[in-house]
Amino acid sequence: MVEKVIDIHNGKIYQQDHLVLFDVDLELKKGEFVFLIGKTGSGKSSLLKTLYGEATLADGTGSVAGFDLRKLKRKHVPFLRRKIGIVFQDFQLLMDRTVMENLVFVMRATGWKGKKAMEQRGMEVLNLIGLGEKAYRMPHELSGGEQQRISIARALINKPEIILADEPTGNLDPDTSKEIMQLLVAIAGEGTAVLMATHDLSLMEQFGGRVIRVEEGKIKTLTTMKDFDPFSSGDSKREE
Ligand SMILES: Nc1ncnc2c1ncn2[C@@H]1O[C@H](COP(=O)(O)OP(=O)(O)OP(=O)(O)O)[C@@H](O)[C@H]1O
Repeated sequence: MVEKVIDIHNGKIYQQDHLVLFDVDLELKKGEFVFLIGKTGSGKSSLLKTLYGEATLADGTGSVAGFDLRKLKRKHVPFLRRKIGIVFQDFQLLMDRTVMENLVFVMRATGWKGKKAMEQRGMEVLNLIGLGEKAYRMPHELSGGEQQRISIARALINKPEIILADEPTGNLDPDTSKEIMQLLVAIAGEGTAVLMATHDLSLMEQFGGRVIRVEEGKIKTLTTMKDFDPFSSGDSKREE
């Protein structure tokens, strides 16, 4: 049996009192790479927030990395977050400390002890993303693409089952976006499921794979890019 790391059925997702998504059915298997698309305001971020415990799943059933979303309490969220790596459009690195200190900060917050062990794991994830030599640089000394790779390294620290990426290439040029995509696809190839929200159709065309569209409060799975009609979704090549 293939292991499902995300398994939601008949869910409803609210932001405050506003019903954003209903009839939410979503399955992701170990090591799968899936694009999440939809117009601005359609609910992509709300869906991702639900998966990492920031918004509530009302109704239906849902599990993420073995956690039951319907029974998830505030106190469980830090444990869920250890199974999920999150990558944002704006990198969200702490600018007043080095790359390694950024990684150590997350490790301390997720229960790691011992400076040596933390620095060793820090170097491991930096070498995985090919930036070991930047460990003691400040974030502002790095390019946007390098900063995003560091944020991916940070997401990998606790060997997550899932990476949730909310428009990770939104601030990057096309070549750098492609490098970030290659990295995320390679991570999926190692067994970590990746769900990536994006407006960048050219990346989907280049890389292919399963595409999920959020539309009119529902989730629709497009099996191949051939099913994709950019004119019906309001998505454009790039929305900057
Ligand atoms: N904290 C909030 N309180 C109330 N409504 C919210 C909140 N956050 C989002 N919404 C509403 O929920 C809907 C979905 O927003 P969401 O941010 O999930 O969309 P999105 O698809 O991620 O958009 P974008 O592509 O612009 O990031 C929108 O109508 C938005 O106004």
